[in-house]
Parts: sequence; C-alpha cells; structure tokens
Amino acid sequence: MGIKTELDLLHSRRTKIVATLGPSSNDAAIIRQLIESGVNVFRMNMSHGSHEDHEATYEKVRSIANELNNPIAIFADLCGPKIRTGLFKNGQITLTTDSTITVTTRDITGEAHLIPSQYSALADDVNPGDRILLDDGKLELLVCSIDDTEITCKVTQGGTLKDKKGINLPGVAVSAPSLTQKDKQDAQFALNLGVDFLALSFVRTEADVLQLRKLIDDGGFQSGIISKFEKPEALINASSIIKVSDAIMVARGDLGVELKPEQVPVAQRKLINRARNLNRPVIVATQMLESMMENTHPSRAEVSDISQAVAEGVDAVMLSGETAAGSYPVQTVRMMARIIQQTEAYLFEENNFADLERHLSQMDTPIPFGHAIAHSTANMAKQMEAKVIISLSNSGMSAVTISSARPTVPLLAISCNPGTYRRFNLQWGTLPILAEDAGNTHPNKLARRVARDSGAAQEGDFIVLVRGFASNPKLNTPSITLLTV
Ligand SMILES: Nc1ncnc2c1ncn2[C@@H]1O[C@H](COP(=O)(O)OP(=O)(O)O)[C@@H](O)[C@H]1O
Ligand SMILES: C=C(OP(=O)(O)O)C(=O)O
Ligand SMILES: [K+]
Ligand SMILES: [Mg+2]
Repeated sequence: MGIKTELDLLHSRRTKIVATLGPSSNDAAIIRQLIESGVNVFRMNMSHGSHEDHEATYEKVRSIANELNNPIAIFADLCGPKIRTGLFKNGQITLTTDSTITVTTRDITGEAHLIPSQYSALADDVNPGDRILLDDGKLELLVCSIDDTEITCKVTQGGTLKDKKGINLPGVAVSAPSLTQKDKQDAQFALNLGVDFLALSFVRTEADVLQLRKLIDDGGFQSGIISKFEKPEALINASSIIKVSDAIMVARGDLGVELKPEQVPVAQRKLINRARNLNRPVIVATQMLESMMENTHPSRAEVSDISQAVAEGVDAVMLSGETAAGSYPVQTVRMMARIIQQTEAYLFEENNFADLERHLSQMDTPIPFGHAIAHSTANMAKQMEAKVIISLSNSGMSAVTISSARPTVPLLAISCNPGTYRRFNLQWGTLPILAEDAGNTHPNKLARRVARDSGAAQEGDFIVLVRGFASNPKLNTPSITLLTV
C-alpha cells in the first residue's frame, strides 16, 4: 500500500484500528489482508502464546508492513498481575451452579471440581465470603474456606470454564505488583524484538508506569508505554498516570469486572476526554465486535458501541478475540472500518468534530499552551482550505498535540525516527511520514516536498506547517507557517 492509498484512507477514516494477533491471524496471507482491510496497529497479547510464536508473527508483520510501505505499529501487552486459571484436561470443565469446587495454587492440570491457578498468593489474598469472578465475570464463586493451597468455593454462577481464563477478585487488595517477574521477562523479550509500545496491565499509580519506564530506559530502548485502565484505583489517579504514559487504553474487560458494568461507559467518556486534554492517544478495547468471533454479522448493539466511541473522539478502537481467535478476522476488521467511516462522515457533515473542539475550548483559561497552537492550526487550516497540516517532530510532541485538536484537515506527521514514525499511527487522523531529513535546516522545503510527493497538495495549494514543540518550556517554541506549494 503506497502513500497515496494511505492518504485516501486517511481522508475517509481518522479513527485507528488495533487488532490482536493470535492463532486466527498468524498467517502471512491473513496478516496482509488485515492490513489491507484497515488495521493500523497490532497487539501481541503476552498472556497467550509462546515467545517463539510471538517472534515468528512479529517478523511476518514487520516484513509485510515494509513490503506495503505501511507504518504499522506493534505493541506487546504485558500480563500484569492478572490471575488466570491454568489448563484443564480437555481444555475446559463445566461448573454447575450451587456445587462445591476447589481452586488450588498447586501446579497441576485441572479437572471437574478442581481449578488450578498459577498465582501462588491467591490463597493468602482471599478470605471466606469474598467473591471470585472467572472469565471476565461470566462465572462466579463464593469463597467458603481456605486450607493452605486449597480454596473451597461454592459456585454461585455456573457455566463452561476454558483454559487460562481471567480470575478477578473485586474489592480484594491483590498483593502482586503491576510489573511481575514474568512481565519483566516478557518486556525484555518484546523490547529486543523492537516493539513500538509496551502495554502495562492493571496500572494503579504513576509509580507503576515509571517502573516500566526505567526498565525501558535502562535497556536503551525508546518504546512507548500504553497504560491500561482496568482498576478503580487507576481512575482515581487518572491524570498523574496519563501524564507519564504515551497512550492509554480503556480495557473494558477487566474494568467491567473490577467496577460494575454500568459504570464502564461513563469511565470511558471521562478517560477519552482526560487523555485528549492531556494530549495522549486513547484506545477503547474489548467486546467491540465479540459476536463476530462466530458470526459474519455483528449485533446492532456492537455497531452502536463503535459508533459511539468514534463520536466520543477516541483515537483507536481495538479488536481482541475477534482477530486473535475468531472465525472471521478479516471480515471483522472490514466491518469495523465501515462503521467508523459511516459515523465520521456524519460527524464531518455536521461539523461535530468541531463540537469536540468547542468542548476543549471550554476548559479553564488560560488553556494549556499547546492547545492554543493546535486549535489555531486546525482553524487556520480549515479557514484557508489548506490541503494538509504538516508537523515536524523529533519527539513526536508536535504531532500528538495537533492530533488532539481533531482538525478537519488531515495531518501528515513527519519524523526521521522510525519508532516515532510508527507510534504516530495510533493517533487520530495522523498519517505518518518517514523522512531521511528532520527538516531542521529547510523545514519549508521539506514540507512542500512531502505535500507534493504524497499527492496531498498540488502547485498553488495552501498547506500549514507546525513545528517546534518541546517538553522543556525553554525549548518550547512552536510555530505555525502558512505555505503555498
Ligand atoms: N496468542 C494466542 N494464542 C491462543 N489463544 C489466544 C491468543 N490470543 C488470544 N487468544 C484467545 O482469544 C481470547 C480473547 O483474546 P484476548 O482478549 O487477547 O485475551 P484475554 O481476554 O484472555 O486477555 C483469549 O482468551 C484466548 O482464548
Ligand atoms: C484489553 C484488556 O486486557 P486483556 O485482554 O489483556 O485482559 C481488557 O481487560 O479489556
Ligand atoms: K494482557
Ligand atoms: Mg485486561
């Protein structure tokens, strides 16, 4: 896929698509189709699959993305202290409501009435009367008694339980740290592969994020961090967590178990607004097209859910089991792209993304420095009917600040750092451009050339160039330049 095709896509879809890799999508032909159907970012879930599997899939994605000249970004999602069931003899067991079962932390294979879990402190963390939720809360147990490694429970909500499904303990203070020993090993592995981001599960505080940041920095890597909001504590500490993260994810699967399900949509809205106000990309994840794991058509409620997230101004929507283990991975991505396009077309027609801008301008004054520049850029580009906004970024700050204003005019984000270039692909309405030259000496010339070569603008068209953002206030000298190609 050349840059012109990408540009056409950007004109028709600003909200990005994240797809999880797994057994249904580890084949080169499928990966190619997923990219051609609209995937912008792939997720490798470290909770499943071996390092060998992940490495093989990673190399396939990179080689196909290179071949297609597509700025696909890849992130590794660390397990975090997610407690899971172990393996069962036939891959699953059935739990009957009102029956008695045992959860054990012994290292065994599970069978009827016996659920293994590798989390060794489980028996210490729970008390009689606590609830244990299984598989994103679909099944529920009540703790009756604890004897060393054995937790005796009554099944209060039965059903089928498969291998390695999540265990949640709502209201129980889990002793495991956010970054477990396994996470550190998985992070090293993924950083060595060259992932663009690491996703940190079950973040509770800013310190959790900084611990991972240190691990990345100590290894001399540049990977970004996506903080996953899955705990009530994270919502309380949202601003401080967002500020030290490169992006966030509203991880609705675990969040909906740790909170009540009805609290999730409000948390989603608040997090989208908070992340945008702080210039950080935000992903909404989980069960977006869940029914398409087995069906070729989505439920009406799923379609509305995606449409709603787009209208709320999210940067990216994510597919999990749908592309990792579902029967129709490519059809699911196509469906997601269609839903996004239809909703965005309406929003642009109604000038509703501009309403989001107004929402932002309702923030306390003076509004943050970057927002003023970003909104002026968006407005000027629109008023002058500029063909494109071009940002020049070393760190990526100019591009993410402009993207957060959700401009009507497409944003071409230039960087000469391949990692920054790919990380741009998670951002709303941003088409990444990799340049050999950072444009420090001849920025106008570079901007004109990129606008022309990408087909975004022709001789005589207006373009708007933005550059000079920096996190150090003394070096922060953003400028807007109106250029004629
Ligand atoms: N790499 C993989 N290998 C095997 N199964 C996978 C893989 N990725 C996902 N799956 C399956 O798809 C389901 C949904 O995927 P996902 O949301 O990524 O996982 P989870 O919710 O378990 O963290 C998983 O529970 C698992 O059954
Ligand atoms: C995305 C999520 O995390 P995971 O799939 O790793 O549990 C979630 O909980 O919604
Ligand atoms: K995970
Ligand atoms: Mg989760």
